[in-house]
Amino acid sequence: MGEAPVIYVENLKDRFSDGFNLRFKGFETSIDVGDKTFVIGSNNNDSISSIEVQIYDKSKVKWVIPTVLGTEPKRYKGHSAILLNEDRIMVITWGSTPDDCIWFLEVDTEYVKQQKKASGTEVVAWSKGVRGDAEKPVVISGPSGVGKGTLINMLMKEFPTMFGFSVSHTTRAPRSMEKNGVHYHFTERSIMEKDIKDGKFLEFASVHGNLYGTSTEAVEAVADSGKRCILDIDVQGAKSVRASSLDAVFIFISPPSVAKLEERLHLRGTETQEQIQKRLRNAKAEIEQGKSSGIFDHILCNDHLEKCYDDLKKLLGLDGTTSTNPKPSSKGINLPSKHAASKINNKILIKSETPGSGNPSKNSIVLDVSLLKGGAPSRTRGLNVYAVDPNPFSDSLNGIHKLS
Ligand SMILES: Nc1nc2c(ncn2[C@@H]2O[C@H](COP(=O)(O)OP(=O)(O)O)[C@@H](O)[C@H]2O)c(=O)[nH]1
Ligand SMILES: Nc1ncnc2c1ncn2[C@@H]1O[C@H](COP(=O)(O)OP(=O)(O)O)[C@@H](O)[C@H]1O
Repeated sequence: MGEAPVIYVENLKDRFSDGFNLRFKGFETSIDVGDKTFVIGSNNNDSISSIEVQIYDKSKVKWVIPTVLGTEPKRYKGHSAILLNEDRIMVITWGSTPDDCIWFLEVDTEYVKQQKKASGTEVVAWSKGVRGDAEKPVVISGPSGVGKGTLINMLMKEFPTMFGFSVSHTTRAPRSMEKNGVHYHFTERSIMEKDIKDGKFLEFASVHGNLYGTSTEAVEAVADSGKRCILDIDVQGAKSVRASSLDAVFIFISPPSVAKLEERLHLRGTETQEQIQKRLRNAKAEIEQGKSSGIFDHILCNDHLEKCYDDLKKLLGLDGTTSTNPKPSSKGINLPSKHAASKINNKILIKSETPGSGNPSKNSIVLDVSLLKGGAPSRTRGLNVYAVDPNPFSDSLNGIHKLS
C-alpha cells in the first residue's frame, strides 16, 4: 500500500549548525523538496508574528528567508506538514477553527515559479484549503459606459441569493452615490501597492489614470458564502485573471457604437467632459482587444438593455431550465485539536493524538487531495473529507464514508 511517513519534526538547530539563528519560539517542522529544506515554524509565544518560513539550501549550504506571499494561517498551537506533488506543502493546523485548519504552502508551483522569476528572490505562497468546489466566477468587461454596472445590478436584484459582487479596490475618488466597501474599497495608492507586492491581489491594472484591482479575498469571500462571484474589471484585468489559477467565465459587453457610448456617459453625468473624453479614447482600444484577443468566451452587444440582459441570463443558464438555488456555503472540517497525519497515495489520514480521546481510529479523518483545484494567490478548492469507521483491528482506509 506504500504508506510513507510524512511528518518530519526535527531539531534543526542541531542538524544545521552554520550559525543561522532559527527564530522560532514555538513549534517547527521541516520538509525536504529537492535540495532544499523548508522549515515552517510557529511562534506561539509571540503576540505579533504567527508563522514563518525559512529555507535551507543544501546545494549552496546556506539559509534563506523567502518572500512569503498571500495571507498566512492565523496563530495556532502547532501543525503537521505533508509534501504533495513535490510543489506544495499541506499544513494542517492544530486547534484552529474548522474553516481555517487546512493550508497549502506553495514552494514550486507555476505561480511561485513566476513570482521567483519576477522578483529574483526565493518565494513561497500561502493558499487556504477549502472543502468542495465553487461555481465558476463570471468576469464582465467592457468600456466605460457600456452598461456593465447596470446589467450586474439587474442580475443581483433578480437573483440575490445566487450572485455576489467582487468589491474591487481603487485609488479613484468615490462618486456621490458610491459607498466604501460596497461599490469599491476606496484606498490610498501606497497601501494598495504594498498589498499588491505582498501577493494579496489576483489582478490589478491602471485604468483611466487610476489603480484598480481585485483582491483574492474579494473573490473568495463570495465563493465561501456559497454564491457565484461576479467581477466587473477592465480588459487588462480580464487578461490577468485568464492567466491566473482562477477558472472563470469571461464575458465582454460591447456598445452598439462609440457615439452611443458617449451619449450614455454624458447622460450618466458622473464624469467631467475631460474624463469622458479619456474614457472614450480608451474605449476604442478596449473594444478592439475585447473582440479580437481571444480572452473572452462570449461577446454581448448592449444595444437594447432588456435583450442584452436576457442574453446574459441565457449564457449563465438562468433561462428557467436550471435550479437557481444557491450552493450551500463551504463547510469547515472538524479536526482533533492535536493529531498525527500520514499520506497514502492521494489520501491524508489524520488521527487524534489528544490525550484521553480513547480509540485513536475513533477520531480519524481522511482528506482526499486527488481533485485539488486553484491555488495561490487564491484558495485551493476541491478537498474532500471522509470519516473512517471506528475499527480497532485495522489502520487501513477501508470503510471510509464521505462527510456531507
Ligand atoms: N483590472 C481591473 N479593472 C477594474 C476593477 N474594478 C473596476 N475596473 C474597471 O475600471 C474601469 C473604470 O471603472 P469605474 O471607475 O467604476 O468607471 P465606469 O466603468 O465608468 O463605471 C472599468 O472598465 C471597470 O471594469 C478591478 O478590480 N480590476
Ligand atoms: N442598453 C442601454 N441603453 C441605454 N442606456 C443604457 C443601456 N445600458 C446602460 N445604460 C445607461 O448607460 C449608463 C452607463 O451604464 P453603466 O452601467 O454605468 O456602465 P458601466 O458600468 O459599463 O460604466 C447608465 O446611465 C445606464 O443607465
